[in-house]
Amino acid sequence: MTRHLKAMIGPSILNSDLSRLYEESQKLLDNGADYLHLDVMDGHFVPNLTLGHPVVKCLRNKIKDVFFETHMMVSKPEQWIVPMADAGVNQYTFHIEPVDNVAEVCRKIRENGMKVGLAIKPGTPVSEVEKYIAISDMVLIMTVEPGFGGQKFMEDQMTKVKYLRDQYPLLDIEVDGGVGPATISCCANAGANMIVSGTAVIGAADQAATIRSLRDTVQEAINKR
Ligand SMILES: O=C(CO)[C@H](O)[C@H](O)COP(=O)(O)O
Ligand SMILES: [Co+2]
Repeated sequence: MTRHLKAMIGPSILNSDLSRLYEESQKLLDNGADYLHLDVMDGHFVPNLTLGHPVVKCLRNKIKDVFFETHMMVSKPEQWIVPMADAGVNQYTFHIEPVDNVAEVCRKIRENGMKVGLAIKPGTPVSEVEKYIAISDMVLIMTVEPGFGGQKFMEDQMTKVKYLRDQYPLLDIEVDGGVGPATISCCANAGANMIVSGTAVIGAADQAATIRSLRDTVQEAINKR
């Protein structure tokens, strides 16, 4: 079977009205989101707090058949694998920076039935994550310092995306942070195929048109490659 890369848009609900998490999430899905990117912060790995597995579980009870990715900005990713699997998470994406035994965390994530995503901060060299690509499903190249939505896109991170795309034509590569209509071409041309967009999608006058246009830009770049 030939595998093809697919353009996918996974909005981040971080900057939405979190008192209406379900309604905001459902609206994004009705407007064409391919998956949901749920930002989990522990106030330690990053200087912010968001939501944890009890909230993810409540959302899963209302939204059944949608791919949930949790972006684990936490100091001890191994601690939350079982609770997040139990909450119905499909992909557990964690930062490798604070982890001593990345392979062991990957193994445990799979053992609990989830896909493995590996994330790196802007200051982390791509070589640090490249070592583990064979035991992962996706690499997330952060395009802001993790911790807050609504920050400025860091274009210099595209060298990492380009490098990975050249080396691994079929790898799922995600970008996250400051991505929207103004920066999507940059991400698409560099080779990202999984796009997280928070503020730009949440605040769009026409959410459906924005999501469609982001996906079309990425898919066109994939088709040209
Ligand atoms: O992981 C994140 C921040 O650490 C968020 O996913 C990201 O910032 C998305 O929001 P925006 O598109 O507004 O930058
Ligand atoms: Co994120």
